[in-house]
Amino acid sequence: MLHLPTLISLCFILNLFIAVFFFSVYRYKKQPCYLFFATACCSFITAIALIGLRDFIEFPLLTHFFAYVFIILSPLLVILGLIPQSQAPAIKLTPLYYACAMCCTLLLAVYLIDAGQIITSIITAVLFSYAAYLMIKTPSVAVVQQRLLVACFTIHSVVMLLQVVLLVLLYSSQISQASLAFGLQLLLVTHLFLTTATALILPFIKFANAESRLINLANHDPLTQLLNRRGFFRLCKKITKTAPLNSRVSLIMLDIDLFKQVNDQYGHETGDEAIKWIAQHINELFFELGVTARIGGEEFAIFLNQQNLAQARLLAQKLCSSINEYPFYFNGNSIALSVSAGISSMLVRELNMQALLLQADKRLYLAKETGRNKVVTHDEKSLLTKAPTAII
Ligand SMILES: Nc1nc2c(ncn2[C@@H]2O[C@H](COP(=O)(O)OP(=O)(O)OP(=O)(O)O)[C@@H](O)[C@H]2O)c(=O)[nH]1
Repeated sequence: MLHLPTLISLCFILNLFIAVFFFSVYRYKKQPCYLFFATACCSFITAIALIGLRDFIEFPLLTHFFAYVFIILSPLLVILGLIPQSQAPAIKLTPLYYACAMCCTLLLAVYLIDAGQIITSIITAVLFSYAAYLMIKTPSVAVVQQRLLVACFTIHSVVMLLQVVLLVLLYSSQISQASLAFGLQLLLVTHLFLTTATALILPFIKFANAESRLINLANHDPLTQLLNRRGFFRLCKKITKTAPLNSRVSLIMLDIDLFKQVNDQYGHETGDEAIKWIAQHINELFFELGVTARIGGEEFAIFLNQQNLAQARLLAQKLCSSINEYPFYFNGNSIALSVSAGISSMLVRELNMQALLLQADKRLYLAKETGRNKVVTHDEKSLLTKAPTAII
C-alpha cells in the first residue's frame, strides 16, 4: 500500500506551490477568482495540517472542528471563483453564506462524535456536485481540460458519498474497522489526488480562456462584431492553404456611399448604427458563404472561397438590392443608404492577397467615380453603364 504520510506531504507541498502561484497571478491580474482559488488551496492544506496534528496534540476543537471547516471551505471557495464565469442561473450568495454558517454551527455541535466527519463529507459532496454543474455551464475553449475538471468534481462528489457510506458502516459497527481500513485509505488517496489535479487543471482553463478572449478582441471589430483587417487576412490565409489549387477565390470590397453626409446630417451615433445595420445585411447574406470583415471606417470586405467572379457578382448585387430595398430607421429618421462594390477574383494557384485586394479596391474606386450604388468587376471605365447597381 502507498505510504500515506509521504503522499500527504507531497499533496501538501504541491498545493502550497499552486496557492503561491494563484496568489502571484492575483497580484498581477487583480481578478478575484485567482484569490478564491489560492485561498481554496490554502484552506485544503490547512485542513491537512490540522488533521496531521491529531497525532500530536489533544485539542479537538482545532484538529477536528476547524479541520472540518477548512475541508468544507476549500470547494466553497472554488465555487465562488467559478460563479462569475459560469452561465448558470445566478444564485444569491447571502443564502449560501447562511447555509454555511448553519453547517458550521451543526458541526460545532457534533464534531466530537463520529457524525462530524459524516456531515463534512455530505456537505463537500454537495459542493463538488455544484462545482461540476458550474463547470459544465462555463464556456471554455479548453474543452478537454474542462471535461477533465467536470470529471474531477463529479468523481470527488461520488468519493465523498462513498466515504459517508463506509463511515456509517464503520460507526454502526456492522463491519470491522480492519476490513474498512483499505477502502477508507483508498478514498483518502483519491481525495488527495483529485484536489491536487483540480488545482493543476484550473489555471490551465483560465489561461486558455483569457488567451482566446484576447485573440478574439485582436481579430474582431468591436462595433459590428465582424472580423477586423487583421482577423480577416489571417482567416483568408488559413482557408486558401487548404483550397484546391485549381479553384477560384473572389474578394468583394464594399463601401457605404456618401457616408460623411449621414454623419454630418444625423450625427456620429446614427452613423455608427448605420454601419451596424450594413454589417447585419452582410452577415445575413454571407454568414455561411464567405469570410466577412469591416476593414476600415465604412469599408467592408467579403472573401468567397471557391466562387468565381460571376458568382461573387451575383451575391454582391443581391446584397446591394437588400440594402436598397428598405431605408435604415434610427431615432425617428429614415435614411436611404446604398453601397458600392468592387470585385476581384483569382485562381488559388496564382493567389496573391495583396494583388487581389488592390484590384478589388481599384474597382470599388471606379464604382464610386462612376456614380456609386453599383458593383464593378472590371477595370475599364469605358465598360461601365450608367444604370445604378450596374453589373459589368
Ligand atoms: N459614425 C462613424 N463614422 C465613421 C466611422 N469610420 C469612418 N467614419 C466616417 O465615414 C466618413 C467617410 O467619408 P468619405 O471617405 O469622405 O466618404 P463618403 O462620404 O462615404 O463618400 P464616398 O465614399 O465617396 O461615397 C467620414 O466622415 C468618417 O468620419 C465610424 O466608425 N463611425
